[in-house]
Amino acid sequence: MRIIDIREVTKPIASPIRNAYIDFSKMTASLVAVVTDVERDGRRVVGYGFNSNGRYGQGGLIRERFRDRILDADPDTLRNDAGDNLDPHRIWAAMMQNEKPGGHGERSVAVGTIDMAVWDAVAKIEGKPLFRLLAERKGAEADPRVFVYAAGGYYYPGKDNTALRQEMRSYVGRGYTVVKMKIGGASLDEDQRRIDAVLEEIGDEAQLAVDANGRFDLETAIAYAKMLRQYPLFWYEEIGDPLDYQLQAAMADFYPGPMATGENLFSHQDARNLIRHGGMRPDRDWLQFDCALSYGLVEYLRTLEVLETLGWSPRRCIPHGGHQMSLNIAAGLGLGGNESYPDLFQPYGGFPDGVRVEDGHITMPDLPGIGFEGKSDLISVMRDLAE
Ligand SMILES: O=C([O-])CC(=O)C(=O)O
Ligand SMILES: [Mg+2]
Repeated sequence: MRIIDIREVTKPIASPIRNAYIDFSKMTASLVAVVTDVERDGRRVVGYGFNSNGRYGQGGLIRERFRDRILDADPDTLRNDAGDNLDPHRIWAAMMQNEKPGGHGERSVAVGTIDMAVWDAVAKIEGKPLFRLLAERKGAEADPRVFVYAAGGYYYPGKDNTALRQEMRSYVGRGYTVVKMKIGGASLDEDQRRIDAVLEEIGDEAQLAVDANGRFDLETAIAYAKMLRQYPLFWYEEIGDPLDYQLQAAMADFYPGPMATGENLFSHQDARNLIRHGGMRPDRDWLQFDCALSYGLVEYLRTLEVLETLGWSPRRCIPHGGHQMSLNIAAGLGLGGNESYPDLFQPYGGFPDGVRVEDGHITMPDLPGIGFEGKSDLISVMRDLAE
């Protein structure tokens, strides 16, 4: 049993949307296939992965460093002790040989993308859904019912508050109970009008979260906090620069409601610094580390360990990224839920065909691996790469 090839293709996921920091007109993602020599049900086992939106495709790094470190390793060193499956932790170690500590963002997306494909292959080789495999390895019970919220509410040319309301209405109509919109890409007054419009639209059918995408300096962050705290928001997200823990910590004096951050932290060390220095409150705040951007699930398991040591429950984690990998982690390891972009970044995001959102939750189908085979538009792009 061995990995015989790793393939990567960089795909556009461009759209005309804009958050407070970037537009997505040139956004790309890497799609990766980890090809094994194993067969299951008459078919070669290929694991697939991709990086989530926000960081760009990683083809250069994957081809120049990480692919060859796996393919050049002695296959014996990449298997588990029983020799009957690949070992994601050993493969991760092979990828990371000769890498210095720190500077995680330089490579964490490339590694995370390959790691996703490795876990997909491992669960397929065991013939199980990844979430069941994760729960089993932890000695816990999987919970296939996962909370999901609808992320959108972007700025884009010609979009007025009527269009924003319609967008949010359509998420509520599709079963979501929490919707998210962008702030910080307009003046405070205009953002407040946008928020008022959305709250009027959704009433008590859903709650609203707002996301500043790291845009605010301390003064602006506080001005927004004073405006936002009069509303019953689900959370106030990524207020200042992701590495400005002092700003984050200062916000607790101005914003008593839940805050969320972490999508732009890329290692367990960065997560630990956020908890040590960012003043995050384990009784109400949310952590959004996204394994696809932060060295994959092997590293996310370390992050969860750090959180536990520091008194944080995995329930406080609702990852960024809207992909099925985090749905599996949520269902298998008891996270608080997962992001979802109902109308964006297709075919990569979303759920297997036929999965519906009901009362803000989905139920994971029992598909081997991450479950990409259950999403027809996605698996056809994946198979073009490797099968
Ligand atoms: O707009 C983005 O970069 C995505 C984002 O922050 C989110 O989904 O929370
Ligand atoms: Mg965000």
